[in-house]
Amino acid sequence: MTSPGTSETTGRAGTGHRHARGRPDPAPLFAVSGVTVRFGGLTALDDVSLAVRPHEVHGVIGPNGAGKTTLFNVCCGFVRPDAGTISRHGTPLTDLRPHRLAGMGVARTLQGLGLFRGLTVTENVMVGADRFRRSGFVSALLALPRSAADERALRERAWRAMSDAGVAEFAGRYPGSLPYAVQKRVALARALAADPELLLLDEPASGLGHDEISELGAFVRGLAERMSIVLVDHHMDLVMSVCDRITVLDFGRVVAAGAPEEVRDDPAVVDAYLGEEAHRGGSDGNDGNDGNDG
Ligand SMILES: Nc1ncnc2c1ncn2[C@@H]1O[C@H](COP(=O)(O)OP(=O)(O)OP(=O)(O)O)[C@@H](O)[C@H]1O
Repeated sequence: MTSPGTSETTGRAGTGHRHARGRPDPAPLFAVSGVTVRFGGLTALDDVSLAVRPHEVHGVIGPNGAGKTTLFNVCCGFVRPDAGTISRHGTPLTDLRPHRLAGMGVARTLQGLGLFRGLTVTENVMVGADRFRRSGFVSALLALPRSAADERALRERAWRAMSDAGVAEFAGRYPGSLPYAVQKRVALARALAADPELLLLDEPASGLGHDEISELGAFVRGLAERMSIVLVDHHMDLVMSVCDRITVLDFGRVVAAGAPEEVRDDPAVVDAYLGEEAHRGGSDGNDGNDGNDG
C-alpha cells in the first residue's frame, strides 16, 4: 500500500497535528447536528453532533453498543434519524440515501466487505468509479466508441485506485481467492475510485494484524491530503495515532470530543471504557479486537 500523501504533512507521529490544525478553523465539510435515532424503545443515538473539517481524519470510538455503527449508518443514509440534520458544506442533506452518496462525493467501506465474488478485482474497483461513466446503457449495449472510451477511462481510474491501495498486482484475481487483508484493501480501492471528498470507514482494521494496521494507519493519514475521513474503529492505537479529532460515544451520547490527547485522559472516556470492562465481568478485557489497547 503506497502512502498517497507526503510524509511531512501527513505523518501524525513526530510533527504533531498537521494541516488540519495548522490552518484557520475551516467550515465543516460534513456535519451531523443533534441526531437522535430510536429503535423501538431504545435510543441508539441521543442528540449526537459532530463536524468533519476538510482534510481531517475524524475518529468515532466508544464501547460496544455505544452507537458507532448507527452513527455510521446515519452518515451513509442507511438509517434515517428521528431528529437532527446532516449537512455537507453547510447545506442540509434532506434526502440522503446510500445510492446517492457517490454523487455527493461520499464513499464508504463497510464492515462486511461487500465485494462481488463473480467480478475480478479490477471490475469490483471499477464499480466504485461508476459515477464517472458518461455513456449510457444503450451505447454500452451497441459497443459505440463513446462507450469504449468510457470503459478505458474507468479502467484507468480503477488502476490508479488499485495502485494506491497496493492491490494492482491482484487485478485479474477474484476476491474469494485473496487473503482477507487484501480483500479489505480492494474494498478500500473501490471506495477511492469514486474520488470522494469524504471517505467513511467502518472498522477498517478489523481482522488485520498489527503490521497491517500500522500500514493502514499511514495510508489513511496520507489520504487526508486529498479528502476528509471518518474512521469508526475499535482499535484505540489506530484511532489515537491517525485521527486529528475524535468523538467518543457512550450509550448513544457524545461523552467527549477533541484531539486524541484531550479525549485520551478525559474522565468520561475512562469511565465509559472502565464501565465496559466491568460489564464484561472484569476479565482480561480482550474481546479479540484489541478494543482497549490504548
Ligand atoms: N436495527 C436495530 N434494531 C434495534 N436495535 C438496534 C439496531 N441497531 C442497533 N441497535 C441497538 O442500538 C445500540 C447501538 O448499537 P450500535 O451497533 O450502533 O453500537 P456500536 O457502538 O456500533 O456497537 P459495537 O461496537 O458492538 O458494534 C445497541 O444497543 C444496539 O443493540
